Amino acid sequence: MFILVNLKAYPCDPVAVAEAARTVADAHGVRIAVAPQAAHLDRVAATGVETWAQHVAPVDHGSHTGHTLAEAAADAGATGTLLNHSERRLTLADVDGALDAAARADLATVVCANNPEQVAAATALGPDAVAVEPPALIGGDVSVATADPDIVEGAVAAADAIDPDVAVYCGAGVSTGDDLAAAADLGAEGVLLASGVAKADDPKAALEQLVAGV
Ligand SMILES: O=C[C@H](O)COP(=O)(O)O
Repeated sequence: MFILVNLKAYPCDPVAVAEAARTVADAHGVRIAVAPQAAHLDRVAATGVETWAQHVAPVDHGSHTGHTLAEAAADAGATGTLLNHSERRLTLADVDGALDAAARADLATVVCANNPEQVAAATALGPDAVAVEPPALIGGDVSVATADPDIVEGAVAAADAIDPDVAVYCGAGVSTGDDLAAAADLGAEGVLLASGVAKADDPKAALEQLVAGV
């Protein structure tokens, strides 16, 4: 299972979380990545943890003030990027353009989606992975795998019908090893989570608890 920790804009110490993630990943042989704010990418990458951008723009070099250029994220140490997160929605055309930008910069990609229908559309665009996240469950205490297992199974089936090579992750409310194990049982190959680690008093302990479910 791949664990992708999105720090969103939470007031946590991105380097401390990154160091905890790298330590837990190394100790348990689990793939854990951290997606900080764009301005923190280089500091997070310097810890040695797998580092992801939260978003890249569907643009190339040029007159694009305020956009996150895929090449700049890669230069700062990112090796992957989220796209179309529920809190950073894009048009379908912009998801497509951002996937092109990520490919240009050699960034792995996870396209987020609300439901199996959107998962199918996202899969058709050819990302490395899709992540199903019901917006109503994001930031809550109940994991998507418990609250809505059908949506995870539906997402896995929808992606598989379009392109079996595209991995399916799930997210929203994931915070424990049991949540991780339940997601795996439903066919997910990874989880996308934020508050369970970024808002934890002890992010390392929260990550240790999570990997117990791998
Ligand atoms: O990017 C992460 C997801 O939006 C899930 O967030 P959450 O773990 O706080 O529910």
